Amino acid sequence: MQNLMGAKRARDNTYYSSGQEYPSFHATESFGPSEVTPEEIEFDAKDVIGSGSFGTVYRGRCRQKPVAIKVLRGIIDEKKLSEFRTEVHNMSKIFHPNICLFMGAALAPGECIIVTELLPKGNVEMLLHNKEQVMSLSLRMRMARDAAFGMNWLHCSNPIFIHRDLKSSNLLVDNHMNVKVCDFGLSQFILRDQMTKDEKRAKGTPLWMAPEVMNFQAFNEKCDVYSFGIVLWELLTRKEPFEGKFKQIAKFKEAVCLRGERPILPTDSPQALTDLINLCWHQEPTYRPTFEFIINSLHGIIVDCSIRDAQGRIFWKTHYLKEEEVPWNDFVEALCKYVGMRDDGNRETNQKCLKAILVEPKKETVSIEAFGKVLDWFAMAHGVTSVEADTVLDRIRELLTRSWFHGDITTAEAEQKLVGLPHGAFLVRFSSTNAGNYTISSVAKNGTPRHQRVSSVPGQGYNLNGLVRPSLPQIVNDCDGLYIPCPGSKYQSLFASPIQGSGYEQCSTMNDETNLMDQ
Ligand SMILES: Nc1ncnc2c1ncn2[C@@H]1O[C@H](COP(=O)(O)OP(=O)(O)OP(=O)(O)O)[C@@H](O)[C@H]1O
Repeated sequence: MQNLMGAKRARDNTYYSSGQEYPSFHATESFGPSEVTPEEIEFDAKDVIGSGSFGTVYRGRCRQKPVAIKVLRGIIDEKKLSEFRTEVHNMSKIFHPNICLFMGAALAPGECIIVTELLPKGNVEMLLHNKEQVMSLSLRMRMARDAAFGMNWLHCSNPIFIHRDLKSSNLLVDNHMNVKVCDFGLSQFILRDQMTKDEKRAKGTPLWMAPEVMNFQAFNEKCDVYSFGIVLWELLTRKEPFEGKFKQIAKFKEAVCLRGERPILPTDSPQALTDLINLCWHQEPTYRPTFEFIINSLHGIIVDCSIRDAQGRIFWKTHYLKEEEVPWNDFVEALCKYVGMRDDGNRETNQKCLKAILVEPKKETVSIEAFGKVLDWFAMAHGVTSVEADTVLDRIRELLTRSWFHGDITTAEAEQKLVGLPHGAFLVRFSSTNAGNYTISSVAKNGTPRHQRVSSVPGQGYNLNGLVRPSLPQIVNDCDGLYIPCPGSKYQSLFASPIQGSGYEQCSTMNDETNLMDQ
């Protein structure tokens, strides 16, 4: 077995491009990731995850642990072996939760193998281009920030670690949608405040490559910031950079390097995000921000993408700028203080109701996305950009008292609840697909379930097929065919005694054709 950290061990300072010496804090040579033996690596040739220029990646096991196994096969010439060594050496230096964990490597006759942690959701590019994958902009920006955390770690190391092939396919995703940077085959170290140059060929992937790299000019870590700008654009648009516009590399180079052409930014994108992208892919590398700056910008952008209500944004930024999930107790205390909640006897019930729609069952935390959605549902229609307790919280309690209101149930769950109920039975729920909207699910005359969208009209109230009313109960009251509240709303248990006027008698007057036993 050869020594995978190179003929000279990782401590050997000749690896650094400058040749300058750095002290090692390793007390012995035995620290660091393992060299594993090929016998310890198990995988089935059918279990391919994907292939890249390096070789094939398999799902397998190493020392019993499920892992990703990257295998370089075929003719392993000096160049390939040197790239493999670079990747192993570089990966063995970096440890961060947003960097794919290097676990070990092996060299067998005709095979170079790298073992890393397995990221089950694949890469960001695949997810972005899979239209069935639901990914809110808020989530995509959190993914961007994860990548930026990983990149910041690389750029803060001493010497600086430049990735050189940052792109959406080199960002891997775990089961919790956390993102980790991978693929260090082209990476290199440079000294702080120094520049480097490619001698023979520009390394990286052209669509993500900084102009100065494409032009064989001197460059530094800001080339990764350019690539990150393109990744941010991909995360914003879910499209391929330049969308196949360029077929020839010469024309592409001319457009990007000479004319400063960049992927087109959608006009309706959040301003702070387009500003950040424009800074990242700036032609002049010194104008590009550091990853620390990028992370700080993304904190604010994530809040802007998650909460549309202006006051809600201010509240979250003031209290939780860097967090997406906060303890309920902390949140409710901060909210009460922020809005100066009056105690008119409903305070406790209001808080219980807010918790019921904001906090997932069995959890005691509030997520930024849930808070943004609740404000969409309860503030938008009223044209108030406000989290004022007196209005929004009272409105939440008022709606939850209605026995026909079932909240966040799915279409399938709504249909299940309506099975066997007569014509006119109905429930109202949040629309899962359209922010701020509701859906009325009811049993039609022919006994089949019917779903109608109620949209929020800022400043006016709610709109059901042209019927505009200031509140949802008024829509329910004035809409034909909604007579029998569907039982089983989970919110009813919040109220100690049956709510007066919460049921039947609040619904629209039945017309002559209505037959309650219409079964
Ligand atoms: N640790 C891992 N867990 C899960 N999937 C992985 C892991 N490492 C790589 N992959 C997936 O395996 C495939 C091949 O990865 P690889 O890094 O070899 O190539 P690439 O990045 O797609 O291409 P290239 O190296 O040519 O730029 C990609 O789809 C990648 O998402």
